[in-house]
Amino acid sequence: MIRIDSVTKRYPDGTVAVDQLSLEIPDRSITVLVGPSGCGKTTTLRMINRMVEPSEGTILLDDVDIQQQPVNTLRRSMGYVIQNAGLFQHRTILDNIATVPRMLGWGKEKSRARARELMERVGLDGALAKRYPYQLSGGQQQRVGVARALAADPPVLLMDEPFSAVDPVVRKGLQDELLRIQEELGKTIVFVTHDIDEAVKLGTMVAVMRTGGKLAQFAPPAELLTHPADEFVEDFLGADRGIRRLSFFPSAGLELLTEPLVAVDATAEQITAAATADVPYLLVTDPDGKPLGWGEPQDLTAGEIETDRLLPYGRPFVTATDSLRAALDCAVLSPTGWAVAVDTEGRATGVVSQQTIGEAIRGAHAERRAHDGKVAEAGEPGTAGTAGTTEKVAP
Ligand SMILES: Nc1ncnc2c1ncn2[C@@H]1O[C@H](COP(=O)(O)OP(=O)(O)OP(=O)(O)O)[C@@H](O)[C@H]1O
Repeated sequence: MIRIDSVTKRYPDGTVAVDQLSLEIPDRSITVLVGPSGCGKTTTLRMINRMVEPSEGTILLDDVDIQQQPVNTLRRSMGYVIQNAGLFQHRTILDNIATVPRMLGWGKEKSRARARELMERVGLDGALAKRYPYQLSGGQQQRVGVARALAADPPVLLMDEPFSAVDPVVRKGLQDELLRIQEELGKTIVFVTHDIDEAVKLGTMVAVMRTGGKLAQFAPPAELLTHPADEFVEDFLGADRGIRRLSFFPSAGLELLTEPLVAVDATAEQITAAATADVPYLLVTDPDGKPLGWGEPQDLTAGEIETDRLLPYGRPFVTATDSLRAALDCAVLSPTGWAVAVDTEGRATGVVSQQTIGEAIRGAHAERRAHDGKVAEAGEPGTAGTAGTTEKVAP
């Protein structure tokens, strides 16, 4: 665990970048520092590896004051990833990743073998090993940056806006990859961003900082979205925090209707039977059970439904992994107003209306309030709103 205890950083020109900051950064999870430009995120991160020394206060790593450790030993235990990756332009990708093991005195072959292993781990094609950084895309370079930081297997990873310079699609890929790697490796990650969506997606804990280097709130993302500490945090979270909060409610409990599902070769009886369900459209599926599109019962030809006349079904949601937010999004985008649920193989498992999803949302909120009430009654300090729905589901 990293404990930041009443830390202040005053730069020589008098700027107070961080003001009396206290944070307990839990082990083996991702803690995100988020806030507007200039609020002291980078300064805080750099104080953890002593690139910047605090003016006041202490930082403890596993209960040991980091000032007690030689700087080099400390930095060896901390991988560091920055925006634009900061790669050595004159070294190949493989040698970039092998940098720290080489510095630690590992042999060339062992270091390169480790670098190859890391390339695979961060999703880089081994064929890129001999290229130079300028021959890679921005997203690929960021992956190299992450691989390089992980090369000596440090317990702590410090990441300063590592994905800010890439486009939103690549960025999403890098975020997903980081979550996957974290699941495998269980590092203690401190991640700086100014993007609240990134913070909510990646953080187990999120520290919202305000200008002047003060902590505004430190909480798991679901609690942040439910109980912002004040107006500043509320504004910073943005107008759609209600919708975003739905990312923390699983869609697994939604009541799905299976009657309106008909196979593409359905008989007249099957179509008639399906049409008795209280749904204006039927969902036609292929022989594997995968959705093809929506059709009104009277337009469907028994025996061989004409698939090119069907309405598109939009994007389905996966009940096993997706959230209520994803289900709602599917229903809103669907031309029929009904969302299509699928299993992990993409086979339709049922359909659900906007109304049913709305009821599930109300139910989830009520359950949450009841839970918060119970926690408050039990007098558990600081835990109100943290349990129950803090598990991440796909947004
Ligand atoms: N070396 C320095 N000397 C003087 N002031 C500094 C120095 N480095 C940073 N600052 C100031 O300290 C404050 C905090 O800077 P810091 O880089 O930590 O913020 P940040 O939240 O990471 O910002 P951004 O999101 O824009 O990167 C800013 O007002 C900045 O101008």
